[in-house]
Amino acid sequence: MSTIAAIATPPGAGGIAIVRMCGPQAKEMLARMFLPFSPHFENFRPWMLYRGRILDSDREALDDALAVFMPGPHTYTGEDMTEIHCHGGPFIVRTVLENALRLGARLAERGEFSRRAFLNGRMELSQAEAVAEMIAAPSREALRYSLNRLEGLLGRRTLVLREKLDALRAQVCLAVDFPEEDVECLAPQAFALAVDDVIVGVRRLLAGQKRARLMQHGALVVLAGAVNAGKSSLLNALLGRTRALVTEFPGTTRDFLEEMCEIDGLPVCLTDTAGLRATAEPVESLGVAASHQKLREADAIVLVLDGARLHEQGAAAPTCPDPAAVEALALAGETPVLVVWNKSDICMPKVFPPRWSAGFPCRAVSALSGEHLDELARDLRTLVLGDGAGSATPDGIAPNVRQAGALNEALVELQALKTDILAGQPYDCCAVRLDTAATRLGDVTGVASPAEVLNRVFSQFCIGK
Ligand SMILES: Nc1nc2c(c(=O)[nH]1)N(C=O)[C@@H](CNc1ccc(C(=O)N[C@@H](CCC(=O)O)C(=O)O)cc1)CN2
Ligand SMILES: Nc1nc2c(ncn2[C@@H]2O[C@H](COP(=O)(O)OP(=O)(O)OP(=O)(O)O)[C@@H](O)[C@H]2O)c(=O)[nH]1
Ligand SMILES: [Mg+2]
Repeated sequence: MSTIAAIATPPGAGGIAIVRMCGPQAKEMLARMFLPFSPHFENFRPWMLYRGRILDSDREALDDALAVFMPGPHTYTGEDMTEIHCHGGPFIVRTVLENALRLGARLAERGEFSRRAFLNGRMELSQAEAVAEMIAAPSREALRYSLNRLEGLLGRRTLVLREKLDALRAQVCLAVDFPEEDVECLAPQAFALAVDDVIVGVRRLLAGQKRARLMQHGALVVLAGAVNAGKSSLLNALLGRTRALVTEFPGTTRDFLEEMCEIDGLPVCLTDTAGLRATAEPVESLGVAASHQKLREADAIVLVLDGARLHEQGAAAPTCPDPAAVEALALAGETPVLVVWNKSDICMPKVFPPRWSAGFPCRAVSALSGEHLDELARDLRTLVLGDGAGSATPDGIAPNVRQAGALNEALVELQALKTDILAGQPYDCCAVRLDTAATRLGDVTGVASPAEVLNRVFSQFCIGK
């Protein structure tokens, strides 16, 4: 087993940086480049932080630093680990790492520390993934889901479901081997009920998936509508700073523009788009095509209406008088839409919400004066999260995209299994589906995941993690 080394802290200058080593030579390597200050120092006591000099290859002092030795198997990776906490200058850190490499360490690959932790049985796959998710978490709620995964809550829940399938499998084996005692072993009705119980369990785990995804990766919210409606003004107002150009000339925004922000506690990728109108101008056409694409990708659409232009006929008309709005609604499909009547500071419609907007939530705001923007933010949160907008998943347990994929595959298999049982299919056929479902559940924790799955998971990590 090789000894690996990496810088665990981000690149660039910082107060302190950490170089970590892991493997059988980790302690030896540290000892060769660390000169303790204390005259009483004999050897590294586990988990004790020592101060000393870091020496470079010709034993010249390089830094005044702290170092620690953590003996396996009770460490993050399960192997011997050491760390040097040095001053966070890029030159110092790089030289410390180079010294470790010169002493025989190999530069760690992305996620290799966590991969070792997984391979050494210190954590299962959903826990290892949680490490990277903790680091990426953009909101308090996302962090809660990740920490619960890191602590193995999701893994344990799926394990319980897998064990139920294993128990069923044992009973099916009995039924196959001793067919004359079939009824006593496992009546089809009881079998189907037991499968149903697991189906319910899998569904419960999947319930929080959408919300967890939105909290972890942010919702794509697209501002769309006619030219000059005030989309860019609204983007600036919601961001609280001037990010997009605003002019009185229609067609100011040509390309879409994305900014991450938090709207009422929800991480959002807010997207300003080129105004929708028929145009022969080639550059503007490309911009409008990009707006169409964004409308198709959106998690939620804010349809911005130009109050100043629409107020004459706009609100009382039976059908939408704004062709850009009609176009946006056609592209929206199933995506939730919030209709925003902008420029309420100068033009409030007599009828509000407009007659034709039935079915869509509506809000009149002014991007210019800021009136009703707080309400707009709350509307948006509700729009994106749907019914459960107020509360997180009750137990804080939710799968990530990969885990949800595996759970969904298990679900499909279990539903087919239930149909087969009730249709009187022989038990040896059922056993195959049971196995497949159990394997898919096992993918959540990676019990038997092939190397390519592990490669995909760990390649998304940072170096040094
Ligand atoms: N400096 C530093 N900070 C860090 C880490 C690290 O490796 N180094 N971590 C990691 O990347 C995280 C902490 N994660 C850890 C996970 C498991 C164990 C561990 O297995 N500890 C042993 C022994 C504990 C003891 O003796 O008190 C155990 O729990 O069995 C330690 C840290 C976050 N902060
Ligand atoms: N009175 C008033 N004027 C506004 C408001 N919002 C935007 N405007 C004005 O409307 C004009 C167009 O605003 P923009 O934000 O550039 O509109 P847009 O929808 O991004 O336009 P395009 O990029 O051309 O599609 C500018 O002159 C803004 O100052 C508002 O709430 N009240
Ligand atoms: Mg604009």
